[in-house]
Formats: sequence, structure tokens, C-alpha cells
Amino acid sequence: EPPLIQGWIPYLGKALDFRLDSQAFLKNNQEKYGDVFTVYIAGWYLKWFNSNQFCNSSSIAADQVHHLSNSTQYVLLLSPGKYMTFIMNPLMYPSIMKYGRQLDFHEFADQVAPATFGYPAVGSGRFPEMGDQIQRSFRLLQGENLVLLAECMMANLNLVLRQDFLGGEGERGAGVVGMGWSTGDLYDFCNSVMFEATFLTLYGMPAPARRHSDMATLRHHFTKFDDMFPLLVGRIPIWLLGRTKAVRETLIRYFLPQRMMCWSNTSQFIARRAEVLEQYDTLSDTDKAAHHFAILWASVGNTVPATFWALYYLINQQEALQAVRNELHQVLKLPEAQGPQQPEVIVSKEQLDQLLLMDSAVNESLRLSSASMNIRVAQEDFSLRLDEERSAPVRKGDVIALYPQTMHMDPEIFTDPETYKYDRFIEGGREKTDFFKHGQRLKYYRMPFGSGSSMCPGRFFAINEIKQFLCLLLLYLDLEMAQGQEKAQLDNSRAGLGILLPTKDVRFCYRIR
Ligand code: HEM
Repeated sequence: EPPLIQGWIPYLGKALDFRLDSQAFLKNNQEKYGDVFTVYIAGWYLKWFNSNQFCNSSSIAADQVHHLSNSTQYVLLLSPGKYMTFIMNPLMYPSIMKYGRQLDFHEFADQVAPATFGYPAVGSGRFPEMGDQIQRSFRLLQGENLVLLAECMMANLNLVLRQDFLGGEGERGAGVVGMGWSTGDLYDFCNSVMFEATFLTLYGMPAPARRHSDMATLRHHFTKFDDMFPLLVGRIPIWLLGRTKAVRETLIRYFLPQRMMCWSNTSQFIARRAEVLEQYDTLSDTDKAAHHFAILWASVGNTVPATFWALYYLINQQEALQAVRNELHQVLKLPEAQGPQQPEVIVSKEQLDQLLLMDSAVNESLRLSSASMNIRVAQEDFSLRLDEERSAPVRKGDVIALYPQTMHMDPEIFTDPETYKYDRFIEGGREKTDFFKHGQRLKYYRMPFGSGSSMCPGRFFAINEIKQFLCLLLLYLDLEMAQGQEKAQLDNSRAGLGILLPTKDVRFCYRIR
């Protein structure tokens, strides 16, 4: 049996340590207990009292009571918990991946996603075969479809960037820059461009116009919802989270079938999902819209912070930025400067694939900023073989967790793991793929997109779009950090859930090249 650590209560006690510094929490336990340890996570629920009932309940201590309003009080009670086994040694990851049948991801996702995004659980029995159809739709984010998505994304990035920031002829005429330097907030900049370009690429445009007029409002609501995302995933009931429910309803309404029907150039991926959802009379229009909203979150919730870090590290290290720009000029066979007065630059999917240095730089920023936890739920009792010598008993319902951030920051695998090295994943002009732990070559050494059966289906599209964004910026603009900016720090409040956001935005300067 792996060592057992008692008393981990989400959002209380040990879980607070985890949220504050998940890396340190897990590393400390690894030092104490070794590569595999189990944490007992107490379950919890809330029990409500109005004032009268509460007075009659003598078994509850005063400090357990929390107040929601003058007349309503609640007590947090513990329920039978779960055992969560952390596998900390990346050499063991391949063994875990082999247990695809016994260790399932979708059971966990089907508990968390419906409560977070507001649709009925897919695996509830009311929607036969829906899960499989949805899984099949993920293929439309890959292969041949990826080329179409890349073309469309390129056009949309050019559209949004040129109209809003480069003084192009636009419906809004905003953000016009002259020949001098302009300043802006880097996260906000990445967010406004990537959010809209991704949205247009996946969901399409309003038929008569190329851009949706209410994108800034949608993004504003999305950010409000996203702030509460870690709490929703942590099972805090939505009605305890202020206006979050109303905000989520507004976001969901955006995707009602009668609205989406009016959009054109919708990607095959979203169109197919809409077809699948239409097959189920048991889904209301609002349920269908909630499914589409969930995909909006999946497609921008991680991509926007990932884009921020990719650009942030490059701007901070001008040598890296110049090297990546040189590679771009070589691949595109373009002259030194390519200001936006020139015709739009189109970087093909084939050319994107040749940008190995840029690839390395993006992957390096993902290594530094990603903190996703891979969770699997055991479907039966079995013995989990970890390596040639060790195995651990697993019982039905136990949770197995991988936390790749500790691997990403392991100095034995990545020298100076805290340091950004844009060319870390390149060697002798090719992608570097050999990284070692205890002298053994690692099969998995970079896992921002999860692993095995639950690996992110949008990963190729995501890397492409981040690279496309960087291509246009590096070609059109000179970029620098504004004077006196502090180093951007990772905000740990969504540790375990994907790409971390910066604690605060940073100012940057840009001018047309
Ligand atoms: C840098 C950007 C992105 C990162 C870091 C990322 C990361 C992840 C991770 C860690 C998971 C869960 C995997 C697991 O638990 O094992 C996931 C799932 C998912 N991602 Fe992404 N993702 C990104 C972009 C995208 C994009 C652009 C799309 C869609 C266009 C997308 C669609 C999805 C979907 C649909 C799932 C759920 C898959 C399932 O239910 O099986 N992601 N992503």
C-alpha cells in the first residue's frame, strides 16, 4: 500500500496548501513518502439552517457555522471521502497510460463539467451514444480539418489585429497606431485578439458582417465566469458565487440554436457537434447552448494565457525574439520588415510546421506555465503495476492523479528549470526529444495537454494558433516591455486546472516595423 496522508479537504486545510503552492505541497510529500503516495480527501457538503432550526441543533459548534445572510446559516459537514493516489515519478507515467480501460477520465469529467457549465450529465443514461459521438467529433480538430482551421484562423487573426491595433480600415477604427510607439496591457491585448479570432474560426461570423458586434461584452462576461472557474470545478455551488449564475446564463444564451443558425462559416467541428446535440429531444435548447459554451471555455480558457506567456517570454528576451523572427523570415523568404501596409501575410500550415525554433519557444513557455492535473477514476479493483518492481493495489472508485508540473520543473530533467530557454527543445537543427530521469530516457517529458485517452483534442489547433499569432506580431511589430515592469508571476489559484494566469497584467510597447 502506498503511504497514506490523511485529512485533505478541498478548499480547507491541506487543500489550501495545495492551492497556494501545489508544487511545494507535492514535492514535500514526495520527499517524505516517495514517488507514490495516497491522500485521503474528505468529501464535504453544506447543510442549511434557518435561525430557528439552528438554535435547536446542539451538536454543532459555533465556529463551524457560516452565515450567508441574516436569516440563513450553513454548516460545512464532512462526508465519506476518496483516496487519491499521486504518481510523482514520470518514468512510471507510461505504465499508467496502459490502464486505459481500468482508469477512466470521462467519469470524472462527467461529474465536473455539467455542474460547471450547466448542462445535464452526458453519461446519465438519458443520452445514449452521445459520449461516443462527441468523442468522434474531436477528430474534426485534427488531420485535414486542421489545414482548413489554420487557414481560417490566419484570416481572422489578420482581420482582428489589423483592424483593431494596426490602423487598418475597420468597422471600429479603434487602436489606430501611427509610426511611433504605443503602449498596452499585454494580457488584455492577447485576450482581445485570440478570443475573437478563435471564436470566429470555430463558431463563424454573423452572416452579413465579418465580426460580431458584441464580442467585447461576451469577453467581459467570459472573464467574470472564468474568475470563478476554479471554485466551480471545486464543487462550490454556483448560487454561493454571487452573480456567477446570471453571468453563466448570459453566456449560454449567446449560443442558443436560433442564434447560431444565423452564423456562417462555422467550423465543421462545431457544426458536427450541433448536429449531434440536435438528435436528442431530451436536451432543451438551453442545454445545447450550454454544451457550446463549454467548448468556448475549452478553446480559449487555456489558449489565451498560453499565448500571453509565449509572447511575454519572447518580449522579455529580445535575443530569443530576434532568433525566432529570423527563422520566420527565412521560412517565409520575406525581406527584413513586413509592415501592415504590405498585403496581409499568410503563413501556411506547411510553413508553420517548419518553424522549429518558434515551436521550441512556445513549448518552453507551456512548460513554465502549465499546471494541469491528469485525473483517472478506477473502474474496478486491480493491481496497478508502476514499474518492474512495484505495484499498488487500487480499489474501484479510487482516483489516480498525475501532476506533470513537478516533472516540468524537475532540475534533473530540465537544467535550470526556472529559466526560460527558448531553444531548450531544439538540438542540431531538429526537435530535441531525449530527456532523462535517473539515467533513463523519458517517454513523456512535456504534458501541458494531458495524457492518454483524455489528451486535449485541440492541442494541434492550439499550438498552430499561438504560432500564427506570434508570426503576425513578429512580422508587423517591434515589441518591448514598458520601462519599470516587474516580472510577471504565476497565479496559483487554478493550479491543477491548466495554464496559469499571471497575477497581474504587464505593460508593453509596440510600433509598426
Ligand atoms: C494551450 C491551449 C490548451 C491547453 C493547454 C489545453 C489543455 C487541455 C487539458 C490539460 C485537457 C484535459 C486533459 C486531461 O485531463 O487529461 C484538455 C481537454 C480538452 N481540450 Fe484542451 N487545451 C488547450 C486548447 C484547446 C483548444 C484550442 C480546444 C478546442 C478547439 C480544446 C479542446 C479541448 C476539449 C474538447 C477537451 C476535453 C476532451 C475530452 O473530454 O475528452 N483545447 N485540454
